[in-house]
Amino acid sequence: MKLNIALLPGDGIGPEVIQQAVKALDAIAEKYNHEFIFTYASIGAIAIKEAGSPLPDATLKICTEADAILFGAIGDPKYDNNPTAKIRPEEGLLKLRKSLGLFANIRPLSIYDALIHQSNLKAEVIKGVDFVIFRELTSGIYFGEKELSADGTEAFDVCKYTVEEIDRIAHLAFKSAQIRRKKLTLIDKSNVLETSRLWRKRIIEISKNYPTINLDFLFVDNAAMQLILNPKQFDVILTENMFGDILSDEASVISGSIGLLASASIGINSAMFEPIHGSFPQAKGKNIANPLAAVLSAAMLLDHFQLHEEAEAIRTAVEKSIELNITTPDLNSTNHFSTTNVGSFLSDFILDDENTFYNKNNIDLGQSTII
Ligand SMILES: NC(=O)C1=CN([C@@H]2O[C@H](COP(=O)(O)OP(=O)(O)OC[C@H]3O[C@@H](n4cnc5c(N)ncnc54)[C@H](O)[C@@H]3O)[C@@H](O)[C@H]2O)C=CC1
Ligand SMILES: CC(C)CC(=O)C(=O)O
Ligand SMILES: [Mg+2]
Repeated sequence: MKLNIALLPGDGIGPEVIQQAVKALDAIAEKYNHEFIFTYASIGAIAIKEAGSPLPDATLKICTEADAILFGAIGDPKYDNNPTAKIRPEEGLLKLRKSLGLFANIRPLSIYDALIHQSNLKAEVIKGVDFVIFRELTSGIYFGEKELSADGTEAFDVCKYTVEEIDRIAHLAFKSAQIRRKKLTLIDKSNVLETSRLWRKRIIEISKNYPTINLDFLFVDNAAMQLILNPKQFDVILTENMFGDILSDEASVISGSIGLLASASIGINSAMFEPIHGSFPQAKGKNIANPLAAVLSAAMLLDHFQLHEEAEAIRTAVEKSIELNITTPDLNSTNHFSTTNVGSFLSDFILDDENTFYNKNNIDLGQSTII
């Protein structure tokens, strides 16, 4: 298959993790005889610096014309520490999602057996956890009207949802539940928010089309607690934009690291694949960031084009790297491997050349090794 893939590495660790995802995709192309054509484009703080805009027109054009987009991360302390900045890297990502109509952000989470005892949570609480978060991505408070008063003493952000915006992601989430464990949990704050009451009303209505699905509801404050107390209760989680953003970072702790969580952002005509983490500026240039979220996002890209065997080859390589402790410091306190080491292991493994990696790097897996 020939695929035109727009690559948006972005800021901070974005370029480092995207480089590893590209290595994995190149290995897949070689092994399975596909042609993946990559076109780089800038977004975020780097794009502000180079082109004066966090989403230059040229980038949007490349994304519109591509079959799929692989995105790294955006954000820079220069802007994070300046609340009065007029132009911000994050606007690039938000505008891209909105322009391409990427309304559903799908964030799966499962547990690697080899990491169970490294989690901050008890093994019996997390063993077997397997759920997916459907986060609405192009509406809600991140996209509502916002303003700071002229005298700088008052500000507001409006949270607004339409029935159409709720319905389209709800159908995707119910369909996912149908092929999973048939449970869907709507997370909202309908005891307080009008938008949440609209969500609840619509979901109850839509659920009539999906009679085999066991539907339940949680208020977001309780959900934040339940994710840590009993994460096994979840199968498909459906929620609005900001709740999904916050809860998925919290949920990543269950897996062992946010550096493991991939996502797919799906629209009618476009699809973008992105790790859930940010630009982790403290790690920029240190070659320590976990590339697995970006690599697993590339696997979700392959799934999107029905290249399931290829996606599975990436996931198997990831599982093997974790099993062998060939992981970055966030997952492992003894064997510290670099971002590029992990990426090289994955591509070698995909090409059936596991031993090449050990020999090339003179690695004795029986010892603590710092590269
Ligand atoms: N999708 C995106 O591009 C996102 C961008 N951001 C932006 O990123 C910048 C930093 O934001 P933070 O709140 O610090 O969130 P962050 O996700 O960049 O980092 C939070 C913490 O998570 C861990 N972490 C993140 N990615 C990791 C990786 N690949 N490997 C190992 N550990 C990892 C680190 O401990 C880090 O301190 C900000 O400018 C923010 O606006 C934040 C979230 C998402
Ligand atoms: C710019 C932010 C909305 C990005 C973010 O935190 C996310 O999408 O998870
Ligand atoms: Mg986030």
